[in-house]
Amino acid sequence: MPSPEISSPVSRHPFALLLPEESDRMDHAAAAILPSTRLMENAGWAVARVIRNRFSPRRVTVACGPGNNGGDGYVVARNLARWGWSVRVAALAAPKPGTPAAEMAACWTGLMVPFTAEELAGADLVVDAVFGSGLKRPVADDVAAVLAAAREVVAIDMPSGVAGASGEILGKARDCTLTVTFVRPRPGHVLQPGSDLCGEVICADIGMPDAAWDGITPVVQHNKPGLWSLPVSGDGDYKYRRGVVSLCGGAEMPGATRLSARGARRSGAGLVRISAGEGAPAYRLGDPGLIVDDAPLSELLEDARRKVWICGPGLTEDEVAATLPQLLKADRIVLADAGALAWGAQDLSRLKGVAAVTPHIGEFRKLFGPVEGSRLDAALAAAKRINAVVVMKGPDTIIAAPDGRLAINTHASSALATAGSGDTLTGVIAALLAAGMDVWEGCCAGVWLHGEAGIEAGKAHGGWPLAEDLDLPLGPARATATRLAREAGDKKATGSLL
Ligand SMILES: NC(=O)C1=CN([C@@H]2O[C@H](COP(=O)(O)OP(=O)(O)OC[C@H]3O[C@@H](n4cnc5c(N)ncnc54)[C@H](O)[C@@H]3O)[C@@H](O)[C@H]2O)[C@@H](O)CC1
Ligand SMILES: [K+]
Repeated sequence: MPSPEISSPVSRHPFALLLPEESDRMDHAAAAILPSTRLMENAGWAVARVIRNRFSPRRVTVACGPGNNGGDGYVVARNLARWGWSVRVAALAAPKPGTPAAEMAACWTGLMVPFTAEELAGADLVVDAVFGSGLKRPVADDVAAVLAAAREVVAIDMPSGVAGASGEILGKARDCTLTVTFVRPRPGHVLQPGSDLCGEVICADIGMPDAAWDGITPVVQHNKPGLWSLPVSGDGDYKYRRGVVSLCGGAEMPGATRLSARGARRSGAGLVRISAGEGAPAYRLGDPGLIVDDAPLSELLEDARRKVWICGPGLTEDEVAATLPQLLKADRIVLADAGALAWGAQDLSRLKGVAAVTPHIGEFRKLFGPVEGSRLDAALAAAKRINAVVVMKGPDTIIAAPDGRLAINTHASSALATAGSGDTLTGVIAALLAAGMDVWEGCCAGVWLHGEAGIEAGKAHGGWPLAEDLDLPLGPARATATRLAREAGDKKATGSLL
């Protein structure tokens, strides 16, 4: 067999996380352009090459399933054997005659061993080519037990048992040292719990023809600078152009509101004002650059420049009830969080008209009910239900828009798992919306900036920053995002993969 030629196609949809059905459609489109085994040869060769680069020669058993994932496995086995490695194949089932996988199986002339726990346990390294994106139902216990016996595993495309579309575990799946996927990663590589089992994820270029992208508009994106661009600041800036963020401040819990205000101020808002009513004296003791209003909200809403409002952090449900309806009636861009979510959970129609909600998973369940199955699907259904962007916060944050756009953010740190961190995020997003960003893009950008600030604050504070420490790194985070977005644009223009 000749070594495959890996071309470098013009990079389309560089941030896409391909759903299995999108990847299937691309495969079908490619089959009309290339010989049917070409991509399988390229995929198997790419995996073998990664293994050769990462491991010294050792005893390898390739566990092959009946589909194309198994077909890739036979190619891996052939290439490793060609390079002098000791390789065996353990087939769960033979591929269907006449398929490309059957053709690849026929090219394997090396040792076949039974698909048993003993055989896999006897290898130094197991290549999991049992199920990939074609996983349709839970992996049977006996199959999972065989894979569980392996000492170390490299997965082709997905660890068997991890759903590519959602990261859910179907049946059982085991942890891998690395996972080599193709063309673009899948949501399952970045969404927990599946992402925890993938190990390092390497996405190989297998020479997918550019034309195979025609008609594919990937639904899910990996949240990175370049997916969105931050508003550009310049010499002609003044505070109202940079944007005004207003917050409803409660009388009992000023801390949360102040953290949101800081997040907004450090993220470029030109002016940040708190509508504090009777609570005004407490806020006036805080940051001098924060404007504190004690006039009635109805009066403050006469100022049309105050378009973007945060309602919820630091508010009791009664305080939300006294403010949120007024903001919505005045047609403001409202970010609802914390207390506003608790109030909205009693009657979802109370949130009708908000631009975005930012619940963590517990708040999400209270608002929209239990999450069964894919969290991506749940977030999207919720966004459509309330016609607002939903930011489902967590270690892997999902940002869903009612028009169907979905992004997954993994740029975060466990340093963000501290009280008050979410209040800062709301402020960051509000500043970006006040500067004129689209709501979904502003939420994506805000989540990334907040993640970057958390990573940097973690480094600066020995891994244990406070929510109060997140605001200072927000300025540098913005500069980093701007640089990375520019670099992403350059790479796209030159056609290289990101
Ligand atoms: N564009 C790409 O990404 C490419 C993908 N290729 C490979 O093609 C794979 C997808 O191939 P297929 O669609 O054939 O899917 P798979 O090979 O993942 O599995 C499909 C087979 O497994 C069976 N099956 C599914 N779940 C099962 C379960 N729980 N228990 C028992 N049997 C089960 C199905 O009935 C079917 O026979 C990818 O994962 C990748 O490895 C490459 O060959 C070429 C390019
Ligand atoms: K696999």
